[in-house]
Amino acid sequence: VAVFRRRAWASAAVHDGQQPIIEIRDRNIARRALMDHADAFCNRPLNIFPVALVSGRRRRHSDNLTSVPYGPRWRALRCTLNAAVLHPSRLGHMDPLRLEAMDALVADLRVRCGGDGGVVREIVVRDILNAAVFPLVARTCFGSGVDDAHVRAMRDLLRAFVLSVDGAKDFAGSKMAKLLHWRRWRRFLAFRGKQAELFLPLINARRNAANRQLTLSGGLTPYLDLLLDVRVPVDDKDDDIASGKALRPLTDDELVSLVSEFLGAGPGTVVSSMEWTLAHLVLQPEVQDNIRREVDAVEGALSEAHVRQMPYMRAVVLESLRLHPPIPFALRDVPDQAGAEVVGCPAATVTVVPTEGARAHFNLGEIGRDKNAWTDPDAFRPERFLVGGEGEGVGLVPGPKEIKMMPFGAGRRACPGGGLATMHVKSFVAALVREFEWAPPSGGGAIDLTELDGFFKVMKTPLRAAVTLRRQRG
Ligand code: HEM
Repeated sequence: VAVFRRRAWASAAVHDGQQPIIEIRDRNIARRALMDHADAFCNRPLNIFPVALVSGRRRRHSDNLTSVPYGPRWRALRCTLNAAVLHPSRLGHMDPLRLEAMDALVADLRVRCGGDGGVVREIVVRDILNAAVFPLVARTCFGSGVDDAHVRAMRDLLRAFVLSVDGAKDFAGSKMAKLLHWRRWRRFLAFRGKQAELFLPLINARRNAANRQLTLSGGLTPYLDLLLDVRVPVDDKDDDIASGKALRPLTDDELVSLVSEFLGAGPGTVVSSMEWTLAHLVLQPEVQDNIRREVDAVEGALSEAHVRQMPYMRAVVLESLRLHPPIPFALRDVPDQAGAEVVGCPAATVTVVPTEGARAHFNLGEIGRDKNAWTDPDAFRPERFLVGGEGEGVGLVPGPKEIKMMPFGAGRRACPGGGLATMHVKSFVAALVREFEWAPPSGGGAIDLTELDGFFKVMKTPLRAAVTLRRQRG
């Protein structure tokens, strides 16, 4: 990647051999593009990596929500996802599934601690979180009947896929690079086939099941069932929907893409966010104590309704997302020179927008650490999100007036999963802090907050912690 242009006021353009990339680190430019010019910035680049790959080669019939162009098909898919689990009114319906997963995680850690006051001297936190969160998301997608062996196979496949995406970044952009690294490229493309091999039999089993209308505990319909029932416009033009004609079911390719997206987007981001949050709790025991005060006030199960009433916990998770957004960039297609100027590259400096357009990369980490928006922006201070703090009123997705952080992106293509994701993070952290004390590993070793920018922004050195089982209260 050759540096094309770099400007002090936070915008830079680089070139990957195919398209200029304009990187935006300025929150005001981000607001101008994603809010004021929302119509121009509502698509992701067509040829980007990994979208083109995730959605397969015959793109028109293998899009997922991330890659589909803005329009009626996008709307139909987004409504389907919302109807499945994401709508705020449905978050409470997830309680039985989520509580089951949290109880299993707590029970496992209790055994490892070996009784009240017992300690596990060192545990790799990411491993235990992955093992707890992935099955929860898989069941939300396929229904509670999906067996453990399939869940493990999905987890292994998606983990390998994410690793290979990270490894493939270097050659993703240009055709020449793909030729040079053709072996890795071919191995990478093979994932598509493996996903189809694993998911299609499960999809078909669900399609043919006599009792498909059976909901998950809590009354939720599995995401896959809704995908099997949805009808999308054939030509993706607005009048198709209006006239109520020319609708079709999703193709097998689309189903595989959408299911892979759900299993890929959910657990990886949620686990990354939980790990960052716990790292800060290990480093700042006083923050842990503050959460514990809120959590200990709850009698019985940590339901969504209880967790929603915890302002300090909310502040902790927002602060963690501000500092460490698990997805490093929001990507947009910049169709022409006018678009480039909106994101801060005047014609005098960027005479480069070719017919195939340019790409905008909104740097979510830098946008959340703007010193003009936050005092001491690199410090972990949840209090800033409490009443009276500088972050009071900041939500998961920014409104039209101002962007102070955007870990879930912004504008029309902002993440629809923020409510569900933060509910998972808050609930799991609440359960883990209620039952255990979290400290640096007893064998020594510092907590390293270095970030690794890959598919997800994870801790470069996975968090290791010592875990002590709290004594039973009352
Ligand atoms: C902490 C957890 C998560 C984070 C930080 C996160 C972040 C993001 C970001 C930054 C984007 C791009 C937004 C943009 O381009 O403006 C995105 C898009 C998306 N996310 Fe998430 N996400 C999370 C969890 C989830 C979950 C749990 C789901 C699904 C259940 C999900 C589904 C999606 C989808 C489908 C899109 C594409 C939306 C569209 O193009 O219309 N995400 N997410």
